[in-house]
Formats: sequence, C-alpha cells, structure tokens
Amino acid sequence: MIEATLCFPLRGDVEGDAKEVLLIEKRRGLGQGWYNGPGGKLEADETPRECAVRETREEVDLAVDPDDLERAAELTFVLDGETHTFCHVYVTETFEGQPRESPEARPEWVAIEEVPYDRMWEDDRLWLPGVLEGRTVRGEFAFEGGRPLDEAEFVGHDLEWDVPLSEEF
Ligand SMILES: COc1nc(N)nc2c1ncn2[C@H]1C[C@H](O)[C@@H](COP(=O)(O)OP(=O)(O)OP(=O)(O)O)O1
Repeated sequence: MIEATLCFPLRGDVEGDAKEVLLIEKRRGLGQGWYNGPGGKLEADETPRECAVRETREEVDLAVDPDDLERAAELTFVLDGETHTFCHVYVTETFEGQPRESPEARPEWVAIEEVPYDRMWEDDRLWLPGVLEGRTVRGEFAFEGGRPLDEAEFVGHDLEWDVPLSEEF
C-alpha cells in the first residue's frame, strides 16, 4: 500500500477577494495531465506532514510550515478490492513564496467556485468541495480494472463528513 499526501494552499476570502486554492496541473506520474493539489508519496522515515511540506516545495516551490497544516481528509483508494493508496489531505492558509513551475507541476490559483472537476480524478468532486469549505472527511473510493489506478474505472464510494481525524498525523 502506498501512503501519500495532498496539500491545498488557500488564499483570499478577505475584503471581497475571492477565496482561491492552489492547484497543480500534473506533468508526470500518476494522474498526469489532471489537476490536483501538490503532493506525493511518503519517503522512508518521513511523516505525512514532512511529506506534504517537501512535496509542496519540490513541486511548486512554496514553503509551508508543518505546524500550520490543517488535517482535512483521510482518503483510501481501493483498486480491485485491495487498498492501493492511503492519502492524508491538508489545507493551509499560511505559506511563503510564490508558486513556480517545476518539471512535475504547473501551479495555478483557482477560485474555489471554479475548480475544474472535469479535469481531475473522478473522486475529487465528491470530497474536495466540502474540504474547501472547511469540513473534514474520511472517504473510501473503489476502482476496478487493474493498474494503473488512473486508467481504472471509478465504481463506488463511502464518505463520513465532519469526523475527528487522527491526531497522530
Ligand atoms: C484515486 O484518486 C485520487 N484522487 C486524488 N485527488 N489524488 C490522488 C488519487 N490517487 C492518488 N492521488 C494522489 C496522491 C499523490 O499526491 C499523487 C500521486 O503521487 P505520485 O505517484 O506522483 O508521487 P510522487 O512521490 O510525487 O512521485 P514520484 O515517484 O515521481 O516522485 O496523486
């Protein structure tokens, strides 16, 4: 099983500015060509927070403080009946720097009403809108059809909203 993270930096929502989320257009690997948050797989001996900080730095050159990351979701992606990926999702309104392109990702600030769900993983439209409103969620999403996951068919889901997420991560 893969353990991974996603980090969604947020800005705006003050003095009439629209609230925006930083998305990436992924340039390689799983989900290539789709929009997502910065993130990736945990490395050896790395905590999920450390992973979210490192991936956000590597992919878009934005500095986020691990202590400022708010836990937003725990997502389990199941492929053909077996857990493929467990993903820790964070949001943060605190960051330093300006997002920059990298070989892995093209960053883009997007108004939360304009998130391009038609260019994202199919599960995202089910959980990301609530997360961007400040809710927490634990979700399980089932795919079938064999690897790679991004070519499998999305067949079902189960969501629990406004749950306390594990303090451990
Ligand atoms: C199945 O639905 C998914 N939805 C969303 N929104 N994100 C997903 C889904 N499945 C996987 N992901 C995320 C989890 C990770 O953040 C990335 C995949 O990361 P990747 O495999 O590219 O990991 P890296 O460590 O960045 O890659 P390298 O091995 O190339 O360094 O997608």
